[in-house]
Amino acid sequence: MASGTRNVTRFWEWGRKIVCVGRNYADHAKELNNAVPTEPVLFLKPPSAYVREGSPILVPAYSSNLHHEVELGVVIGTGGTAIARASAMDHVAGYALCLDMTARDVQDACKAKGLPWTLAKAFDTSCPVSEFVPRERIPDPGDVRLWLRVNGQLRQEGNTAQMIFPVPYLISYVSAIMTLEEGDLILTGTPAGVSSVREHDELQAGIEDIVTMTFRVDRH
Ligand SMILES: CC(=O)CC(=O)C(=O)O
Ligand SMILES: [Mg+2]
Repeated sequence: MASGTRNVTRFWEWGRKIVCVGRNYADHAKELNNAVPTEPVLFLKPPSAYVREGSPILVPAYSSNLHHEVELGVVIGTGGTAIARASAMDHVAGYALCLDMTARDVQDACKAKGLPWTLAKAFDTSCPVSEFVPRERIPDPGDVRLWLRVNGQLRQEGNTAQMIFPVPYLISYVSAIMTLEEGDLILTGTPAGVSSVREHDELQAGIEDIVTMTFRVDRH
């Protein structure tokens, strides 16, 4: 797992890119009145978006509607360009539970103006991540349950079997556009149930009971 002096189990320290897939669950696309896509919708977060348990998720000062999106993250082990779907899983080192924190009011405004989603999706602490989960612990990333509670209340529950574009397809698709490198993370989209969080809320999420994490929300 180690590469030089770095260890991919601490991928968030590598400064690698975070590639996010949007609208990959039909029930989530519909809840936001978005069309169900015929090819993956992609956007990026910078490595400064990472936040780890013990530090708070910060509501951007310019947003009054911060949403949680629970997602399966795929950690790339072996990089590649134009990776074939058939060999895509050979490039996976493991997984992480991720939140794609989204300033929904800002995203709506960007959409209305035809602007990119950077302000809504790429701010500091917009990508809370769990511990690294070795690939052996998730033999089929196309069949795991994701869940998220806010202050103890279940808000999101979905199975990765509902993904429109499964993990091997995404690895192949993304790597044909931008080279994937060791330590990159792909966020694979969120199931339905996204909702607002506020200062002092507590978010708990899990990939089944394989990995769980807890974060508090704070304001800048
Ligand atoms: C509408 C979105 O924010 C798309 C997205 O991130 C998703 O997971 O779906
Ligand atoms: Mg998302």
